[in-house]
Amino acid sequence: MLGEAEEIRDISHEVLKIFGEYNLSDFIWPLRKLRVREYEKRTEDIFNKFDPVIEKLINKRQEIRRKRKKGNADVDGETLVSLDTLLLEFAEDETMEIKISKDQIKGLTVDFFSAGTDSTAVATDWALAELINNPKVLQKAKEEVDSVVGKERLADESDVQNLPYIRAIIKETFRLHPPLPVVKKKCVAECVVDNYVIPEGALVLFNVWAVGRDPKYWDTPSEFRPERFLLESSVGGEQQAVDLRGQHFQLLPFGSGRRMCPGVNLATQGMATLLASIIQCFDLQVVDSHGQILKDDDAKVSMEERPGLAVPRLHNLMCIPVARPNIDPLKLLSIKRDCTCMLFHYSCSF
Ligand code: HEM
Repeated sequence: MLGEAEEIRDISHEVLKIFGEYNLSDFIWPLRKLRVREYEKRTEDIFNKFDPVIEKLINKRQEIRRKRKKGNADVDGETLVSLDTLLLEFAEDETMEIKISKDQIKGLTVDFFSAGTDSTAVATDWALAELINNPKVLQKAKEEVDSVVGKERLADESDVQNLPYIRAIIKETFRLHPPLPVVKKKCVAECVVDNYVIPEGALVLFNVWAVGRDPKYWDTPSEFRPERFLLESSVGGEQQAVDLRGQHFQLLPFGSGRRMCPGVNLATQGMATLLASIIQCFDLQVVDSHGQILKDDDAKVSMEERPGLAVPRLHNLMCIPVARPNIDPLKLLSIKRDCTCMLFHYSCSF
């Protein structure tokens, strides 16, 4: 979003770590004061690191905008299509009904980084791991991408609407591996659910992970079977109309209601484009910890989880991306610059 990936990524990790931590003092009340002091100190440290970085970025964008308005050609190569630039435009727009301050821009930027980066990366990682462990699904995905996109250009966002199987893979990944496995809501008025009285103000935790694997709602729930989401499928299709927008309570990886995730479109569209590009360009060879290529039944990756705000796989995905026959990823990347960073970044992290 802003082009200063490394620095932001490190700080985002710290934000996510502190968010995702289990604190005994949340459950043992007398310990609360102790924790609050320690927690506040760490929060402040993160703020002191994050704030100057965001401040610098916003100032840089403001400067480019100022120069551009004056017709300065030096900044013609600089990109202005970014989230913070749009927000700056809103902030400077006299006609806007609601005024946005610089602090609010900073807050929104941090929100987007912390809420939008790790979750999407973790979900993509789970999707690739499932594809590696389910070669038949991967083969079908390759066939779909090849027939829709071909080999002369790189898959892009406009292809996603024509890639139903890739979209089904994404839903199936979210069903089994929701990056945020527990969604929480505060009860605003006393109500009764299944004969349980939920008092006003109670914090209600909804286990999205468990519901996604509940045999009451899903056939063969532990199987990775994207076909269950396909309209035309003859081997399933029972969940074909289920989408990710918070209206189907058996699949809520983005939450539901007024505070559901506003990034659902960005995340699913981005993930589908990234997955399609990787599938189009590379065969993934799984390697062990010594770098030895694993073959046939051994070429599987572990699906163990580790804790975090967005729940990642326990082990890093160790793969060698090998260009597929008749595909020249570098040529495709040079044709489609937009996807270059995304694909290249991901490939580098193998
Ligand atoms: C795979 C990717 C993602 C997943 C699984 C995910 C999941 C979630 C969930 C479960 C919530 C809580 C919803 C609720 O309480 O009902 C949430 C909130 C939020 N998400 Fe996402 N998210 C993802 C990507 C993104 C992206 C890309 C952005 C923005 C760039 C984003 C921004 C936010 C924000 C700002 C909130 C807080 C909304 C509020 O409290 O009103 N998320 N997300």
